[in-house]
Amino acid sequence: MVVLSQPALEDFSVIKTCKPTSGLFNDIPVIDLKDFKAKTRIVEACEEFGFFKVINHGVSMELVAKLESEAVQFFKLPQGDKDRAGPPNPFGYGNKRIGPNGDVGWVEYLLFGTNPEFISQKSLSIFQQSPEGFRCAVNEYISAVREMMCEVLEMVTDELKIEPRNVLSRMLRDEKSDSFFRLNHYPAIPFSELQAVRVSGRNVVGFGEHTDPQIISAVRSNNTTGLQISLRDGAWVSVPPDHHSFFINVGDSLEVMTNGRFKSVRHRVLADSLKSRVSMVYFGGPPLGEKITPLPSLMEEGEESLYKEFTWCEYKNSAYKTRLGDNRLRLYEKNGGN
Ligand SMILES: C=C1C[C@]23C[C@@]1(O)CC[C@H]2[C@@]12CC[C@H](O)[C@@](C)(C(=O)O1)[C@H]2[C@@H]3C(=O)O
Ligand SMILES: O=C(O)CCC(=O)C(=O)O
Ligand SMILES: [Fe+2]
Repeated sequence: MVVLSQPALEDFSVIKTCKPTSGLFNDIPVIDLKDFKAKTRIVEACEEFGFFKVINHGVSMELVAKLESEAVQFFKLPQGDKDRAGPPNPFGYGNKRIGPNGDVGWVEYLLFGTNPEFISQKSLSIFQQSPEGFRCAVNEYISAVREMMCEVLEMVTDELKIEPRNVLSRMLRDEKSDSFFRLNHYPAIPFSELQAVRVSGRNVVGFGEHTDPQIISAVRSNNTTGLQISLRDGAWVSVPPDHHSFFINVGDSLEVMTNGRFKSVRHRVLADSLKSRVSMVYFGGPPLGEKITPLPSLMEEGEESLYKEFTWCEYKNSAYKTRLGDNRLRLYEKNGGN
């Protein structure tokens, strides 16, 4: 188990809080990737929750532990050293500020691009403190998780009888895939601060509610609670932690590519704990020029796209003008915004 020291709380007051929510939700679909029913169950989970957990995923736990320990070493560095690996625009170290539009959370993080060009050049400053071990662990982890995600996407296309079966996975495998990787550290909250927040009946927000703009994301964390998803009726529920598994989120792009059959899942992280949380998130995205449009072989006769046409580059540019919690897809819905 990973325990990091507590941070200086110089600007704790800027961090958001939210109302308390119910206990652990035990109905999250658990998909055994080696089970013959996996394809059907993944599609059901994407339709019902936009979220599921995968077990028997084939990603080496040794690899995961190695990356977690490298990440912990990085986040333990003096603040000045970490700041030298920032700011995170687009890739690098960030602290409390999330994105370019004023969002904040009780989190520090590293953001990486996943294609070889980004890993070898733009992210170099991140690895200056521990060049080889960290870089290898990040590269190996990304490759293994990308493969697992491609397998999941091919199960989706098989089950939906979409041809060719790599129509989604090829976007993640493409050399120009605009996929991201993120290491998040939610420091433990000092007891006195936690007491003060709890007395006021609130929770500390680590990463505010949002949907991921990409196709699909995979979250793995140390054994800590904090991750919550919003159910279709809007209720927030807590995801029981499981450090051996991956939690998969449907992103906005997959919602569009399935013409709304799958819905991207709103999720958030509460940092309301005396224990620190370390998470690693792979965001599988398409190449910048890719058109994000419903897959033709999925459309019924006469079915019309619910969305206006756009490329990933256009969507990403508009997403980065929004606040974290905004509904970014609304602008592109034919019956939605302008
Ligand atoms: C507030 C923001 C942070 C974000 C870019 C944005 O303007 C809106 C989308 C946010 C998000 C959520 C999922 C991922 O963590 C992320 C890297 C992404 O692709 O979209 C973040 C962006 C970020 O942290 O820069
Ligand atoms: O840290 C987590 O568990 C999830 C973070 C997240 O949703 C994100 O980085 O987009
Ligand atoms: Fe997310």
